[in-house]
Amino acid sequence: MAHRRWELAHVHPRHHPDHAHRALRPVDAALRPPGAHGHPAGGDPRGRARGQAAGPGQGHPRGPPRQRAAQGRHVDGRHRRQAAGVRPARRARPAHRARPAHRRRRRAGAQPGRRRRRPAQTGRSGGVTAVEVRGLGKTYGPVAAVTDLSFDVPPGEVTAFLGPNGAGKTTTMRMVLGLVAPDTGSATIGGVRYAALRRPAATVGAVLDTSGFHPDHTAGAHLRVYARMGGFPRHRTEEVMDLTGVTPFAGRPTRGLSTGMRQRLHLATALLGDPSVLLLDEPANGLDPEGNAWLRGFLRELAAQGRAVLVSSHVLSEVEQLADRVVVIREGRLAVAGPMTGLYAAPGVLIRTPGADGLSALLSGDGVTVERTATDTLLVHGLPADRIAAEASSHGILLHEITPVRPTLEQAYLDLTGGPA
Ligand SMILES: Nc1ncnc2c1ncn2[C@@H]1O[C@H](COP(=O)(O)OP(=O)(O)OP(=O)(O)O)[C@@H](O)[C@H]1O
Repeated sequence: MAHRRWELAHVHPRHHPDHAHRALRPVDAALRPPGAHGHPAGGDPRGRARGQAAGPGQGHPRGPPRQRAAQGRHVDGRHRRQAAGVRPARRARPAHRARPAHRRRRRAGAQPGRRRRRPAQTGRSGGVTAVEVRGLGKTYGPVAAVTDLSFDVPPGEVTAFLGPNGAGKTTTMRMVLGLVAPDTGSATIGGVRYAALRRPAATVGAVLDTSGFHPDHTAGAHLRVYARMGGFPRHRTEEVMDLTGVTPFAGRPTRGLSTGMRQRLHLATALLGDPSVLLLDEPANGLDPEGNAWLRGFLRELAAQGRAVLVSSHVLSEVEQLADRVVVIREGRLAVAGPMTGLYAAPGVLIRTPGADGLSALLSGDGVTVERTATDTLLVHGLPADRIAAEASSHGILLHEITPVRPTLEQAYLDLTGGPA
């Protein structure tokens, strides 16, 4: 059995059985270049910490992969040759190992310049669904974290991912990113599993936590390292810093950054590869009201550019202003998924009148429902306020109040989940 070296990797305490902050993972996995085996941070998916962003990853890199490999840390000659950019020469096939006839035929019939078609990988072209979750399930011992979960995150829209604490939102996102292996079902991005994406860092950007920075790196250095690891041009670092408001604190070590600054830096890191899909776990955490307003506008703009944006949040008032669609889960199961407007009960009209009996009899029927909420108060569905006012006036019924009412997202959410977000 090959001898493996191990190093400490950061793991979110909640996700580690003994609540330690660090766990072992093999060094050879940690040294893989970004994008290798579909994982931008270059790590084994099961070894990646919760919170390490996909896209250009959020580990603790110790230099560009080629340089690290060239330092001779990989033991066999093949790795050293690859590190130096040298491809091994092809040896002639010995006669006794001649290529089988069917493979010779396939080669001879191959048309030069034609490649096998790969499925679409992003949602930005042709309006294909960006993220599809189908029958996803994950159990941790006795805990069913996610059960038979299916939903879509379409391109060009912001989809809010809601659910009470422990409902399974982060586990779902981690399964989409290939960080956790599902027990059942699948999650695909443009029809392809994350691990099979050709350019994962340029396809999906994710922020799952606000930890995971090297404490001695400045914000700018952090981004430059990840840009280099992802193979992105250096100017991209400046661009994402400007886009996300990191520029003013680019020179500060990450250990001194506030939660809001960390959020911005994570977002900047996730955007390095200009991804078509963004998965953001509570990105508004720690942002001040001004930062929140900025984030809403920014995410809406990213969606308007054709990206698929999935955002989990507990702040329903913000979600209400941000999202086009909503996915609500409860105890790992889907409660509802669809356009935001579909979540609300139909708007109604609240009426206060001393003639409640007469008005109720007058309006009821023909698709109009009238609910008596107090002696002098009615809630009417199915008729606009001006029509109600006209009917009351023509029958001499006095109105003390007439107010259109729209149920809040919070009420709809509480009805669905039986508790606060
Ligand atoms: N690595 C793990 N080992 C054991 N249990 C886990 C692990 N990860 C998640 N769980 C459990 O799975 C369930 C779902 O957790 P998850 O973090 O996905 O919920 P969440 O909706 O993101 O919650 P929150 O809103 O509090 O962040 C919880 O009961 C949690 O304790």
